[in-house]
Amino acid sequence: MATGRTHRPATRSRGIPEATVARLPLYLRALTALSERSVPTVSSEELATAAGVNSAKLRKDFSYLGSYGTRGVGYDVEYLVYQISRELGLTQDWPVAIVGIGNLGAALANYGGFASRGFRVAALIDADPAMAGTPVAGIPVQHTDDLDRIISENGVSIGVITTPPGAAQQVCDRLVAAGVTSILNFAPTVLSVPEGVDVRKVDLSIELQILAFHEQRKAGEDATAEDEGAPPMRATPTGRKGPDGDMPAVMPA
Ligand SMILES: NC(=O)c1ccc[n+]([C@@H]2O[C@H](COP(=O)([O-])OP(=O)(O)OC[C@H]3O[C@@H](n4cnc5c(N)ncnc54)[C@H](O)[C@@H]3O)[C@@H](O)[C@H]2O)c1
Repeated sequence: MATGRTHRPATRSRGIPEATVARLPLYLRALTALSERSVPTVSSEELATAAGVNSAKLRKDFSYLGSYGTRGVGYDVEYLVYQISRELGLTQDWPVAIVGIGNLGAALANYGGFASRGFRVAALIDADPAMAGTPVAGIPVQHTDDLDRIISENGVSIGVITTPPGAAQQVCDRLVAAGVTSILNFAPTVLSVPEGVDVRKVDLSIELQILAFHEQRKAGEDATAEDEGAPPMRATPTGRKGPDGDMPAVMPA
């Protein structure tokens, strides 16, 4: 559910549509799994299935990268991993600061999957003076009083907000003033940011609400089918909606 602005046009300057950009991480995840199994090449159909994307869409997406594969052979897995990583800016290290080191902030700090994808947790920041100096995931928590210095010293351009909603806008403003230009917001609030700042919002409760909607609909279909004596309609694996059609877990703010 897009509830804010990302201040980015639907098509980026290099001509790759945002919808394609949103699918690149899905391809990368599937390709990384193939690479770990030392699979050298993959067909568009196999990769599309692994990524949960329609294969025609995949071929179109890869055409924006200038990658067309080889007929009868498919795509070179290692080269595609490199191409997509480069396109997403993952061939460089991105220092990330997490602000609000409670349940969620600490869980994210402890998550090993960021570093392996090029996102290094460089700083943990919290307003609670009692937390200052306490290590979380081996990184000492620093106080918000020092936010400006922490951001600039660590060259942080991506900030993660895991504070209570009431504090999120103020934290966002301070991060932006300190030089942060991309924000991942977990707090259930809509953030206002100046031009040139990207905000993505993660809200698992919205995902659950969407699932609840589908559950309710399925229950309704079952009841109707039973009334009519017909077998209930169920989504088949091939007909299942994937990232092409469903709301992503991370969405524009
Ligand atoms: N997006 C999701 O799916 C999802 C899931 C769970 C929680 N949340 C949200 O994440 C946020 C954190 O949840 P939690 O359970 O970790 O809360 P929590 O109370 O455990 O932690 C919040 C932390 O933020 C700190 N804090 C408060 N004001 C601050 C400020 N101005 N600057 C810096 N730090 C500040 C507190 O000291 C505390 O350590 C909440 O907004 C919650 O609604 C989102």
